[in-house]
Amino acid sequence: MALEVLLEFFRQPNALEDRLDALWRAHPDLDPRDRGLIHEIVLGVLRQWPLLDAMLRIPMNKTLPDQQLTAWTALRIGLYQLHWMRVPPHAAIHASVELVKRSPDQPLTGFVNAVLRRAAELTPEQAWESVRDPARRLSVQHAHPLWLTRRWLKQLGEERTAARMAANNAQAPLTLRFHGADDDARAQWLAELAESGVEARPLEYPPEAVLLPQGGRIPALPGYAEGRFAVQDRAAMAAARLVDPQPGERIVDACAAPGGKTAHMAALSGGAATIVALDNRAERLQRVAENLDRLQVQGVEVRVADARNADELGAELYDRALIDAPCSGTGVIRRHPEIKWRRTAKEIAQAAERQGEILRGVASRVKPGGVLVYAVCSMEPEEGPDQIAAFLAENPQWRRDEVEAKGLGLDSAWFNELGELLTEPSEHGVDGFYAARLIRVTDTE
Ligand SMILES: C[S@@+](CC[C@H](N)C(=O)[O-])C[C@H]1O[C@@H](n2cnc3c(N)ncnc32)[C@H](O)[C@@H]1O
Repeated sequence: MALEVLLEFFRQPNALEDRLDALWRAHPDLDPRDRGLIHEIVLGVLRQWPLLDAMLRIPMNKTLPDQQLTAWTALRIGLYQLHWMRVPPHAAIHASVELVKRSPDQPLTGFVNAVLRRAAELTPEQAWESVRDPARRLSVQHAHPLWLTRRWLKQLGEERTAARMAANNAQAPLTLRFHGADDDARAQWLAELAESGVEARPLEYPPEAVLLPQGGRIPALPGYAEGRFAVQDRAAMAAARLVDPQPGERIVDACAAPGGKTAHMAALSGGAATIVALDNRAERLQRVAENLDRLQVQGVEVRVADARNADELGAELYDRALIDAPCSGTGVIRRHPEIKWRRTAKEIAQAAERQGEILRGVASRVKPGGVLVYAVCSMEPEEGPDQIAAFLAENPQWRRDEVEAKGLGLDSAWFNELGELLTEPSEHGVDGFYAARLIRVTDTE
């Protein structure tokens, strides 16, 4: 199954999560351990892809054409298992050889066997240590595309680029957001987790965050069906906390699907704010409805709207707005390694343009004195700090709001001197995220 998913990806890079979800649905009886194994192989191969290829080329005595995709993919799976999963060599090599034997690349069975045997003796360093050019070396060592490596090198220098890339290739922590405002209910849920043998560590920032050090199958955890928690990274939790929804207010979540932050805002307001959740893709709004349903969030108005178009946002002005804008996603590569292979430099510019349009559209529907939070799970300046700087330069009726991080339940280390949230997986251990909290000045200011 891992081979099939990877073959599809190498033929036509796709959104992996949707593909894996479809696989789990098609095989509901799959043993959770097998599922974990498939997941790890697929994500791991995509994390290390060109490094795997560079290592595999060392012992090859003839070139293996790209078209022999099954042989290549079986080799990548084998080498990943050998070096990153510590699968015993005979088992890893045997599994890959069997895959090739039963495929159109069957004549290459002996070749795959011989290459893997020799690659088992190599270290990853041998694939990149003699590469002189820093961008090329880092790009092989940490398996990132050359254009992205060059972009980050220019912005960050060698050390920080290497740290970012290494963090992108590390396993991301699994954090849950307790869905509720009641400390007693949270303590009771933590006790239930402990009773069922699940180690769960409550975190300080934000207080609803809980770390599951061992990972685990989410729907099997106590409280899942009752909607007592959702899976969410802590940096993503910061967005709703920055909005700081208050009871009685009207709040728009302009890019809402699949509804993670809508539900969080509902919880933070104690269910007493009126939330309007919009997305321009009807099929994704179905996911919002499902998530809100499981988390037992009621009273949210969910509808299709293009947030670039102020008319579609409704006639009334809102007290607060959240824009969790569509973006390149470079801040979540550690969770979605395929992002680094799917994006192009051009897409970053296109995303920034669309974000600017959404920002202008939504800003026009916020009351004087109202708050707007703009967030992206990207670490690209054009999508974050530059976007907001340009918006503020053009819109004097808006300014950055002062953020008192601790008062909002957030870690002050996540914020820069302008009060913007700018997280880096390598430094903060959370996803790469940008968020700014803006306020629309009142007419008398
Ligand atoms: C980063 S995701 C939002 C994630 C969501 N806030 C959550 O926490 O679960 C961005 C969303 O923006 C939506 N989107 C893209 N362009 C849009 C537009 N012009 N108007 C409204 N929504 C848009 C996408 O369909 C996508 O669902």
